[in-house]
Amino acid sequence: MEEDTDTVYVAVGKNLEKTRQLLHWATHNFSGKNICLLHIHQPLTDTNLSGYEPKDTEINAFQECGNQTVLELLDQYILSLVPAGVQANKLLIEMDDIEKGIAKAIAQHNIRWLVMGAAPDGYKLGKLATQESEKAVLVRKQAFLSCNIWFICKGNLICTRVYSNHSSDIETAPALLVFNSNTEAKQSEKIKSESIPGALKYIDSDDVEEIQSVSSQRSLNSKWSFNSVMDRSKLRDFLFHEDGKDEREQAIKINGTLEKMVTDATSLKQKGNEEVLKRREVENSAIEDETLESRCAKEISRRKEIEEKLAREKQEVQKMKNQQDEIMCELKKVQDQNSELKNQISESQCSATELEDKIISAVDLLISFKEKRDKLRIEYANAVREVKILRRVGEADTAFSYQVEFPAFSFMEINEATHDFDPSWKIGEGRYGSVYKGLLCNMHVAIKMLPSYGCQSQSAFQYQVELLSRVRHPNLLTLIGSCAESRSLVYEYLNNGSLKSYLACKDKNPLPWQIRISIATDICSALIFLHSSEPCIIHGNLKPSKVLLDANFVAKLSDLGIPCLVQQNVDSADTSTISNNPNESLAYVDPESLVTGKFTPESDVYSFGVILLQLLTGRPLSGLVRDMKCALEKDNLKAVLDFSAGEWPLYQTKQLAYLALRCCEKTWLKRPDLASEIWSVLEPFKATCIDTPPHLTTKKLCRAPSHFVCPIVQEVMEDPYIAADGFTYEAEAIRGWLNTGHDTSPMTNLKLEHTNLVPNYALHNAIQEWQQQ
Ligand SMILES: Nc1ncnc2c1ncn2[C@@H]1O[C@H](COP(=O)(O)OP(=O)(O)OP(=O)(O)O)[C@@H](O)[C@H]1O
Repeated sequence: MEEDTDTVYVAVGKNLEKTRQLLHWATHNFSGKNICLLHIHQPLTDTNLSGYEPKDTEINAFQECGNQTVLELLDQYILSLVPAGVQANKLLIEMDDIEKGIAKAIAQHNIRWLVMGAAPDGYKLGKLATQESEKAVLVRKQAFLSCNIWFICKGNLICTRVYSNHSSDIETAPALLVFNSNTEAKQSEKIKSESIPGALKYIDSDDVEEIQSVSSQRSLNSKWSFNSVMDRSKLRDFLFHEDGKDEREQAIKINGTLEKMVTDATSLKQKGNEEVLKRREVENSAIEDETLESRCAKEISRRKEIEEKLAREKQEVQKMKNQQDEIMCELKKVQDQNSELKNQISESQCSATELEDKIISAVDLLISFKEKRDKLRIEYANAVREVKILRRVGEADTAFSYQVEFPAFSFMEINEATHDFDPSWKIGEGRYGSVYKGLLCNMHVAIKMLPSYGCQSQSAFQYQVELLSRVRHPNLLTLIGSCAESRSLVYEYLNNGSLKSYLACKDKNPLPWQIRISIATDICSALIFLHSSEPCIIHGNLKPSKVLLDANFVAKLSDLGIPCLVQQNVDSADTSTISNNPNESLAYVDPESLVTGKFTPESDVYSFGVILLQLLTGRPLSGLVRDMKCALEKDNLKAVLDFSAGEWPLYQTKQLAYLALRCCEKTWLKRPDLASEIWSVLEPFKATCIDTPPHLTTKKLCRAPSHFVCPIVQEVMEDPYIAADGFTYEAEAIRGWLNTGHDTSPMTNLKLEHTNLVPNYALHNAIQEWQQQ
């Protein structure tokens, strides 16, 4: 094998600090050389363990662990050199004996340079020869030829030894250990030892412990012992084969010394054993520590991994939380929108309901406008007729000789219409005569037969009647003809009779408050018209029996001007006797008029007040004013109101009640004005009736639309037909009208272009639908 002159071998142990110092010295002094760490590993054997006999498996495990630990340690040493820019190799020799191991390494690897700790290696290496075979010695000797060894202690060179061929005698000349605490002397001896290979080895007191430890370990390993160094038999030979006495004494002395040394060696051996045990414990604990460290490191890395994983999980959770928050926000927004939409829907529903109500009221308004339109048409027709009459009157030479178109019926016609004044056709009787229902020109009429007494001529009567017939108002009973011969007056027939009959049987057939207000408004309207006429017309006999109701419960005042026709022939005494119920009639008469005998517009206001109180309370006349006063004073209007009429709107009703009381004031000056005070309350009150239509229990009380009513017979049509004038009539009525020779319109009195009739199916269906409601 060639000499490796480029590699410096450093013999390292397990002591970190000392190894560090060795390596530092080696790298510092052999820069540029390759470094190789040499470690002699002592495997565990049964001879290492005094007294303890471990199992093979335990030994194997321990050895494995030890090998691994040593390799790791060497790696650590190599790593510690890396910062200094030194790359090192390792050489591990397994040997029970360190010296043998080193020798083996030097021999096998032809080591040229070796740095090692300051131990008496010269001795160790010399001792080696006694243990080896002849052949091995030769090899070793060859190997030692060029090996230079540097002994280092605490980073300082203690000595160097160079082994050459001639130094083979070192095997037989054991080296001596010299302990010297004097550093200077040590240094000087160092220099000496460098020049004399295999001579002295100086170790300072700090190394004593290590040396002891090493020596005791050697003792334990049974590879080195004092007994083997100094053979007792040889000594004895030496002592007793000498002939001199002095020598014997000296020998005895030496023997004593040796005995003492043996004792010391024994105790040293024991100490060494203990030390070895301690060391093993330390090594074991170190191994455990290292195992623990590696576990710890693994644990730490695992922990780190888990922490990283946890951090990732946390991030995920946070992300999910954020997403959840976003979703919750979205959800809240959607919920808000939902509630907003719900509010909008409910608002829309409310406004839809309002609109529906408005449509209904608009329809009602339309119907009322149509009614008004129809009335105006009738008024227009009447006006046209009156104009014609007036023209003819103007053309006449004398007041009584002119021919007018005002229908004048013969007695025969009246007789025929009343079926010879059949009592079953009689509908009432008052102080001015009997009233019959009749059928004239296919039209239902009411014929009032005035008393025949008096000296008024027929023409004067006719003239008077014609004057009366000119007074026309929707709320005045229309005078449609007369019979001077029989002194009878022909009126339109109103099939709902008088207000009196409704008040009399209010429990049976109560009028709703809406119709009562409408009736009061109609009366007020008629009175305003009469009082504002020129000259002023006073009814003078206003009471419920004079308030007649048509098919639509439109109130019309009857008997206007009758007293004028009969007044001059009937005194007051007679009048009272003729009257059906004088006390009752007197209740409506203005007290002032009773005293003075004169009637004024305020007299009508008084009568109207009493009727109003009756409409509100439905009570009998006696104590009526007193009861209402009392109720209003106690602010307890409900106590006197007639609730068979329904739920009165209290505020407006109270207003009306106060007005009614004022109308009934005994002094006419205290009574309210019809136009400015009463009408202003009644008209808006009537308007509210449209908004709250009455809940009618019978069809009879239900006001039919005016266009459902035939203008001739004043009844809801069953078979409506359109005539040439554009108006619709009940088929039977219009045919009767035309069959009796009329070629004019019953409504306009104008000549009809033709007499053809066309069925009005649309109206027929509408009437049927209304009737089925
Ligand atoms: N045009 C008419 N249509 C329907 N019924 C009528 C008509 N005219 C009168 N009547 C009925 O005839 C009844 C008699 O009326 P009339 O005016 O002759 O007497 P009165 O008013 O009862 O009493 P008085 O005239 O003595 O005060 C009325 O109550 C009413 O029911």
